[in-house]
Amino acid sequence: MRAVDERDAYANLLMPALLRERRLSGRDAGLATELAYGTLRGLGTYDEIIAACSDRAPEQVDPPLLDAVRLGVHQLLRTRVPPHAAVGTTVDLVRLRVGIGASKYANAVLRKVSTRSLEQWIPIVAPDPADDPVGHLAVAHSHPRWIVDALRDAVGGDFDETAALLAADNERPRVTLVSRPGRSSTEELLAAGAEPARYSRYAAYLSEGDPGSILAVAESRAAVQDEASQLVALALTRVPVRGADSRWLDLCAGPGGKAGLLDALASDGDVAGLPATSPAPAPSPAPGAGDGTGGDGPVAFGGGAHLLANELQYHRARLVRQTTRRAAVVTADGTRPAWRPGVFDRVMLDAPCTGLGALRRRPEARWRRDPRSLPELTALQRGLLTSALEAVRPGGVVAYVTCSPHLAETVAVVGDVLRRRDDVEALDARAYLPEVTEGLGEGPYARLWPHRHGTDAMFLALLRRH
Ligand SMILES: C[S@@+](CC[C@H](N)C(=O)[O-])C[C@H]1O[C@@H](n2cnc3c(N)ncnc32)[C@H](O)[C@@H]1O
Repeated sequence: MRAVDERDAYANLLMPALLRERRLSGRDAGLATELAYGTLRGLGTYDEIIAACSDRAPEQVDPPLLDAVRLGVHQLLRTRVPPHAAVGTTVDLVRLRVGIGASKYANAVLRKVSTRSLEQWIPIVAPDPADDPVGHLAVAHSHPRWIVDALRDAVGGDFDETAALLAADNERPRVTLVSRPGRSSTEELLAAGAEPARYSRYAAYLSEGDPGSILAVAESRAAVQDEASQLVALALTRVPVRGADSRWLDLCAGPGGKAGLLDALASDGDVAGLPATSPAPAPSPAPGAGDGTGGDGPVAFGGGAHLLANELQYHRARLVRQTTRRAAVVTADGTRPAWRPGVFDRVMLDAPCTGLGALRRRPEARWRRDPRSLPELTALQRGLLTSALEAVRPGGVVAYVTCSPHLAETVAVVGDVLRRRDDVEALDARAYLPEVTEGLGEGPYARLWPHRHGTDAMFLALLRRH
């Protein structure tokens, strides 16, 4: 927590290294992770409670002391750690790391906090929902107000659904694995102790243990990957395209999650195939669309394509090299293409975004994101989408994906770019996710959600160039 505060460390990158250094594993590692991540996620709520139990505002408290008290509050209000242990260990920690005077302050604050449950504190410290519903949700679910606003807009304005989404952001996400087609199989992951997944035929859930101890993961034949990321990559490969289908591009590939799956699908094909039933909304028929049936419905790709994976940053491009086997990996600015226009049959644009759909995965991210970065980001997203549409050949398809549901980064970007051209059609993306039978939205775009699907929030537009 100090590293996150002092040097902008990413908790999810730092924690595994710290656990190794301190030789913590199994349940101890699980507890340490839960304490750090849970405290970082919850500190918006905790600081209001600390303010109510202290004669000093949190901003006036020495940061190491404040972090320790937050850790104590988290244990008291959200874990089953007995209150005397939560207070005692926190006070000891403060005495050791900050000083005796500070430990007295920690003791006094935590004793007051421990007099009520979290449910009892919320009405005391959060604004009245009748006067300020957004402010209430922000404090009750520990999110900055601008994110509550953005997420509320993204779910269509409903406060109950916004609350469910915010609550899902505070849950620990389960570990989801992907078996890369032709390299491993879900059977192999299940035999290693994982459980069958809800949607993706390449996914399996790992409820406990270190994913790295699974042989297929250690050998990069499988990997950790959220199910939504798997599904959007699969959806792109399922749109029938007329004629040749051998050149695929991943425009923003680093660190290589989707590229790893696309590379395997490109070469070996969608070996698991489509689910038997296809209850998703029927796409409009397009005669001669090239799937052999004369329709435009989802098809399982047969293999034999080749992926070009592009990434702006060299060190991230190197990571893409580790997740792919056959793909060519290049380092280039996607808005200044290093390839000829109109040559690709399928293009994945997983655009740089605010990441508001993956907040549960990056505990401190919600406090670091700045809404002032949006205009710059959305301009880049527009530029990259224009570039993706230039890169695809007529008849080919582009997937525009963000792990953010923010309207400015999703419908507004796609809408703006489409308004300027008459050669691009938005397909009903839901039709290419037949395994997800509900909750994808009104179309033509598809949206996955933590509170509905148990995945990261992900936006998918499938765009056919004519
Ligand atoms: C959302 S991430 C992609 C995640 C990746 N598809 C995956 O599944 O692992 C966006 C990536 O775009 C890269 N990027 C940012 N600006 C870019 C540009 N102008 N051209 C190409 N890549 C860019 C970032 O460095 C980042 O790695």
